Order: sequence, then structure tokens, then C-alpha cells
Amino acid sequence: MRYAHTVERVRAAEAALMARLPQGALMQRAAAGLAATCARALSDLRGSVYGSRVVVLAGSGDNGGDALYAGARLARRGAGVAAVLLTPEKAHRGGLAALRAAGGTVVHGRGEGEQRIERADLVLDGIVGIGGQGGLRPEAVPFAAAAQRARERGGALVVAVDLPSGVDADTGEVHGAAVRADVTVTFGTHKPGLLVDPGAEYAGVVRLVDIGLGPELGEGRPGGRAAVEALQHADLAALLPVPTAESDKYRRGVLGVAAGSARYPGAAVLAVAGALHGGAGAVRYAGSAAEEVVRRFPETLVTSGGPAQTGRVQAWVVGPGLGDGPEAHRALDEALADDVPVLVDADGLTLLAQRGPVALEGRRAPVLLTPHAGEATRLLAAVHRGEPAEEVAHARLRHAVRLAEAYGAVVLLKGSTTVVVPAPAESARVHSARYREWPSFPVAGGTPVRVNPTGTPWLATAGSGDVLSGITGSLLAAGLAPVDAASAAAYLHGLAARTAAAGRSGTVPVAGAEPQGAPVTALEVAAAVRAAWRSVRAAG
Ligand SMILES: NC(=O)C1=CN([C@@H]2O[C@H](COP(=O)(O)OP(=O)(O)OC[C@H]3O[C@@H](n4cnc5c(N)ncnc54)[C@H](OP(=O)(O)O)[C@@H]3O)[C@@H](O)[C@H]2O)[C@@H](O)CC1
Ligand SMILES: [K+]
Repeated sequence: MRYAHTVERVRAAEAALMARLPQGALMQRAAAGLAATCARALSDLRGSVYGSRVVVLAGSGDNGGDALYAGARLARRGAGVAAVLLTPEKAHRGGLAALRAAGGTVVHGRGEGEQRIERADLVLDGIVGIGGQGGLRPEAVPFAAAAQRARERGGALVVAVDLPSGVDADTGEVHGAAVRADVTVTFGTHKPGLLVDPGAEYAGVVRLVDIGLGPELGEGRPGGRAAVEALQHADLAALLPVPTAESDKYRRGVLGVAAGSARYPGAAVLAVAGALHGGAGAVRYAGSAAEEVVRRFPETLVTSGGPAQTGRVQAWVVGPGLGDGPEAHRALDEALADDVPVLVDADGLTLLAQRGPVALEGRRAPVLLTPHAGEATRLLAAVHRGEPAEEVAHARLRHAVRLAEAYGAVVLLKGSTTVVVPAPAESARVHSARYREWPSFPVAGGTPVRVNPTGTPWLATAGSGDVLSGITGSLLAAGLAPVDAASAAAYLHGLAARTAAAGRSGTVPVAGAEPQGAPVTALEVAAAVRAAWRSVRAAG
């Protein structure tokens, strides 16, 4: 598992550790790790550190201190290092003295600073780290823009110190301008903002430098005190259901799918395709696309009636392609009346938004909502003012938590970073049901939010959400807890898309990597789930 901690937790861990160490020890650990990453990158880029041109952008805090000390280390290895100080009178004294002693220089004036940046091989962004508030301040914006020009024109590498300046460390939100980095070297633990878009996109490839904070952060204890976590191959291998000698199709789980309509039969076919690859023992389909479904997938048990006319299932997927007619309403009602986990997606979410959270009242079995930003907007509008979809996409954690609180449901918010929020405790639900203050991220004392590390822009294709619903429902029917089912399904779905796009079974490329290969269709993603499953099990 990859964990990320909030600024508050990092500060507390830092204070506890610093009390036992000589002053400045942590900053030296951070600077050493940062300089090592930069040296490796310069060697790859130019053949050696010696003679390379490095510009350090240094703000007024310890983030600038890290960057200056790392600059000093690179200067000692023969790099030409120049520092641009955003507020010279507040620059980190020790760091600046070390840089000067190593032969580094300070650049004066905006014009010269911008010129140096544009000619640099490597720019270190030490403007602001976890002490930052809001986007970049106006005085820093021209330098961030020069660094971007240097990346685009000259192939310079921009390395962010701890996190890209201007990105909110706790949420990944970007309010105004921010630095775009190729590599981010972060200290002690990941910050949530490095794993969630838009912040994750600004961060590029993230490298973690161990500075000894682990024990203080509760590492090793399940979940520790993380606010966000991301599954890795080994976690997924441990979650995926594998049949035993005693398994029959009922023990492996039976999923009910209520999807599709005369107008949108394809959504039913795609949801069933996802379900059949998701690990359940059998799939029952209920709805008016029964003929299309059975023609395509003869192994499906079909009825043209609604969920109430279907035999026993262990979970329901309801919504993809249902439309908004009376049959769609009936399918949603009947699925919700069954005392098993229910995943509501697509048109099902639109119907739910018309009714609001009251539609879920009295249910005991879990509900899992899987909206994209537009559907989340509609669901939120039922209980609060509707915020535009772009706002939801840019503040993913906050809005997903709000939705989970308002509906008392597990929420999988799809998008450039898919996030999975556990259902709130009953007490929190009562609180938000009165529509007083919205909870914000991170939830105090809450369970970590899962973020999916395998997403790819190739998944922005028609029908891919229907396939995800099917895979998730299948894992629910197989008995996984809703948060596990949702996060495991998102992981497999992303990996399958990458595998199908690359035309081979691949490793999970790091976040920030360019998408590889060629476009894929939703059905191809469903078919590639098997290869994704195999590669996960091989790694586990
Ligand atoms: N925690 C750890 O374990 C370790 C942490 N370490 C390092 O320390 C870093 C945190 O250092 P920090 O606390 O000094 O804060 P930091 O981010 O440098 O900001 C400082 C000042 O910037 C300003 N400012 C605010 N917003 C701004 C904006 N939008 N745009 C521009 N400027 C803005 C504001 O100052 P003001 O100008 O208001 O006086 C603020 O006080 C951390 O990220 C890591 O790199 C490592 O050395 C080792 C272990
Ligand atoms: K920074």
C-alpha cells in the first residue's frame, strides 16, 4: 500500500522526531536525497553533473532551505548553480551560506532570473512546500512560467521539492498558478495532493525520500494514520477472490445486473461483459436488453422482467443505460428493496438525484455510488447547492467525501484520479443530513480515502464506466467489502485499459507517465481484465 499523510500529521511526526535528533538533521537528510535524485537525472540527461546548469528557486521557508542545500551539494560536484531568491531578506540563511561556500551564486533581478531559468538543464522548485497557502503568489508566477518555457523549449527538467509549489498538499487542489514538475522529490511520506489530480498531474513522477518519519506516522500499523492510500499490485493480489476446490458458482457469488433499455442495449452488454470478467460465479441479467445480452454472452441467466423477477443474487448493479422511464424507476426501486449490496451507476444516479438521500433511508445493506463529476453534481444538487462539474473534478476529495456523507454510501468518484470514499459513520450521517456544515477532507478520525494509481486517459471512452460497474459488482457479489470491491475494480479496470492500449500485458506505469499505445474500446478493456488479473496475481 502507498500511504499519504496530511500536513498536520507530517508536522506532528516531524516535531516528535526532531526532538530526538540534532538540529538540522532532517533537512540534511531531505537535501541529500533530493541532490541524489537530481544528480542521477543530470547524469542521464547530459552524461554528468559536472558542467551542468542548475537554477534553484528558493522561497522564504524550509522548502527553500532544502533546495539551497541540495544546490550546494550539486555545486560541489561541479554543477554551475545559481539561486533565485523570491524574498532575499527571508531566504534560508544556512542553505544560502552552504550554496555560496560551494561556489554557487545568487541571481539578481527578474530579467536575469528568467534568462538563467530558460537556459538551465535543471530547475529546482523550492518556492514553497507544505507551508503553502493557495496558488503561487504573483512574484513567483513569472519564474514558474519561465521554468515551463524551459521544459517545453529546452528540455530542462523541473524538479519540485516536497511538492510542486502552488499545489494544495492535503487535497491536490490548485487555486491559481502552480509549478509543473517532471519529478517531485517528497520527504518522509507522500502528501495526498501528490496522488490526486489536478495536483498529481503537476507533480509528474514522484520519488519518496525516507527521512525516518515512518515510525512517527504509525507505519506498520494497518492504515497507520494515513488520510489517503493507494493499492499496489501485492495489495490487490491479496484482495482478489480465488476459487477453492469446494467453490461452486453460488459460493463464488451471483451478481444481478439491471441495466440497458430498448434505446441503450449496449450499456447492458458492457456491464455484463465487465461482470463476467470480475470474478463472480454467475451473472443474472434483468431488463429489456435480455436478448442482446444472451446473444453476446450465452453464459448469462436472463429475464426480461425487473430485479424482483430474478432469482437470488448476492449484489446488484443498477443503472447503466436504464433511461428515465417508469421501468427504470421500477428497476431502481426493486434493486434497492433487496437486502444485498447495491451499486448505483449512470442513469440510476440521475434517478437517485431526483429523489435525494431519502431514497436510501431504511436500507441496511451497503450502497455504492459510482458517479463521474457531472453525476456527482446532480446528486449534490439534491441536498445542497449544485456545484459545476469542473469544480467537482478540481476538488475531487472534498466532493466525494460530501457525497458519501450526504447519502450514507460508499462513493467511487470517477475521473482523471478515481477516488473511493468509505461510507461515513452513522453519527456523521445524521450531522450532514441536517445540511449544516459540510464535512471537509480529511475527515477527522476517518478511514483513509483510496485513490486509484492505474488510471489512464485511454479510459475516457464510451461505455468504459459500464464495464467498471460490472467488474465492481462482480467483486461485491464475491463478498468483498464495498471499498475493497470499488478500489480493486478501479485498479483492474485501469490496468486492463493500459494493457489493451499497449497491446501486451504490462507493468503499472508510474503516475505522470504519458499514455502508451493506441486507443481502446470498452469491450476491449473488459476482455483485457483477465490479463490484468494475471499480472496482479503473478506479482502477489
Ligand atoms: N516536515 C518535515 O518533516 C520536513 C520538512 N522539510 C521541508 O520543510 C518544508 C516546510 O517548510 P516551512 O514550514 O518553512 O514552509 P514552506 O513550505 O517552506 O513555506 C514557507 C513560507 O512560504 C510562504 N508562502 C506561503 N504560501 C505561499 C505561496 N502560495 N506562494 C509563495 N510563498 C508562500 C510563507 O511565508 P511568508 O512569506 O508568508 O512569510 C510560508 O511561511 C517542507 O515542505 C519540506 O520541504 C524538510 O526540510 C525536512 C523535514
Ligand atoms: K516546492
